[in-house]
Amino acid sequence: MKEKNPWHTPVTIIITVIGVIAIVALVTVAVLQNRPLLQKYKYGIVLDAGSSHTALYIYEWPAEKDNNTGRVEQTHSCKVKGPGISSYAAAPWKAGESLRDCMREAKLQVPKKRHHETPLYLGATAGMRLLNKEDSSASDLVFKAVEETLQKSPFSFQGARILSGQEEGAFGWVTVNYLDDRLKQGLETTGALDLGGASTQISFVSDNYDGSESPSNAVTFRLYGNDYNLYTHSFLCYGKDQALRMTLAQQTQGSSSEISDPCFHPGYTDTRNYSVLYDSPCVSSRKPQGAPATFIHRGIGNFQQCQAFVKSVFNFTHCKYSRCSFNGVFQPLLQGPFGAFSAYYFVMNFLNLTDTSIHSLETVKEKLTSYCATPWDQLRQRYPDVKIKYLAEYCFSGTYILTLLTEGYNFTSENYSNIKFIKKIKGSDAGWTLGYMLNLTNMIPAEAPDTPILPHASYVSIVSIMAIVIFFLFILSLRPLWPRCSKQPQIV
Ligand SMILES: Nc1ccn([C@@H]2O[C@H](COP(=O)(O)OP(=O)(O)O)[C@@H](O)[C@H]2O)c(=O)n1
Ligand SMILES: [Ca+2]
Repeated sequence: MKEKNPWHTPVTIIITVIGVIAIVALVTVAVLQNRPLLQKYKYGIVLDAGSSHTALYIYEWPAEKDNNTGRVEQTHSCKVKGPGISSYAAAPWKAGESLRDCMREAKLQVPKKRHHETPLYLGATAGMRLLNKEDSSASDLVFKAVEETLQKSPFSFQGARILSGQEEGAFGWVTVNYLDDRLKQGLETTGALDLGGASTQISFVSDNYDGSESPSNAVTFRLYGNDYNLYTHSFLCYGKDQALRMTLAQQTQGSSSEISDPCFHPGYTDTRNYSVLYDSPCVSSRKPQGAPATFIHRGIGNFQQCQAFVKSVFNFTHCKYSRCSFNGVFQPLLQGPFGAFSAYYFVMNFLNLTDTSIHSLETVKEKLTSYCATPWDQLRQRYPDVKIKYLAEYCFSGTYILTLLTEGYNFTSENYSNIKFIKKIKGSDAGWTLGYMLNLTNMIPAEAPDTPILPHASYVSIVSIMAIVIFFLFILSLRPLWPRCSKQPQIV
């Protein structure tokens, strides 16, 4: 007679099958219940109405996880054709009109069923700050025109306004640190350097700054359970386009009909209009009396002389604080790494100087010396596709950036390599827009979100192992019911 296998009794077979099915079902449920639902996204749109141009950015994030950091990404951007909205002061309706193409693009980019719940913001920066200063009713009319266009869109328009310099600086800092995942992890933060056409911002956290000295430069944040005392300052008129005006104003004080400008290339000449040059609050008070209508702007390409003119637009004479950058503005000791974006990037990228680990401050000076001295016709041939206005100004812009960083903000040969010239971080543009939207949509919580004690994978493993152990203990507990197997020798 064959020995009977105790596992082959109907009771144990049924129990085993039920047990196996139960374990498989348990593990499947554990794995599936945490799988993200069919990804649904939410969207937000921000228009950056800068002094030189307007850009539209579309952001996207998973609908279920609004509060998780590092999840909001830029999915699309659109550059508005034409100049910045502040240039439409004489024909405000054109400012509204100019946004139409990008708004049409946005309608195609955001799924239709999300249109009505997608917030839409417009933030204007230094160009509108200057227009508002110069002619506030013209600035109001420009806003009215853009608001009319944006209200007609299917999105949830949340308003158009001028950002303060502080907001512009602080939100640029939030963007950089959010995209780098530094806020949620409580890591050392990166400072933000933003160079626009009409203003420039510097923002960083310094151990030596708690906001008590010069409180107007302080912005405090509580983000993910960490407190930050941010130092920030925006210098109106120190964007690169207004700084160029100020440097040219410096050279045209004699109201001459011709200037030889070391910041432009040898062989470059252009006729400029005095009234156009001085048509900005950054220089208007200095317009020389009895100047002719135009002057000839001739380049002589000399970096050192150019830097001397650039330096003269900074004022270093008075400082009522423990330390200052320039124009009597307080600035604590520089600290940590910095990300420099917008025009910092465009200019340094053109000059092939973005990698500060290879290009020291000394190399930058050498490069600018030879670049500024390059004859204009040679450059035109070398860069036939670069817009003439941009090409003509890179010598000035490079010299201005170097001077602003070293003389203005006190970067030295030692800490210059702490600066990284960046355009994008993980696919999203560096700039104030993302930080602005995160703030207005309350997407960065003040306190750290509760995280599960165990990661999901460990949770599934432990539940599975426990289930198997319990199942076998159960089978063992049924031992008394097992049929006895005969140990006696079989007698035939
Ligand atoms: N491809 C580009 C785009 C912009 N830019 C410059 O970047 C600056 C952008 O300033 P902006 O329009 O944001 O002006 P703000 O309102 O920020 O002062 C302007 O000086 C542009 O000329 C550039 O150099 N290259
Ligand atoms: Ca800007």
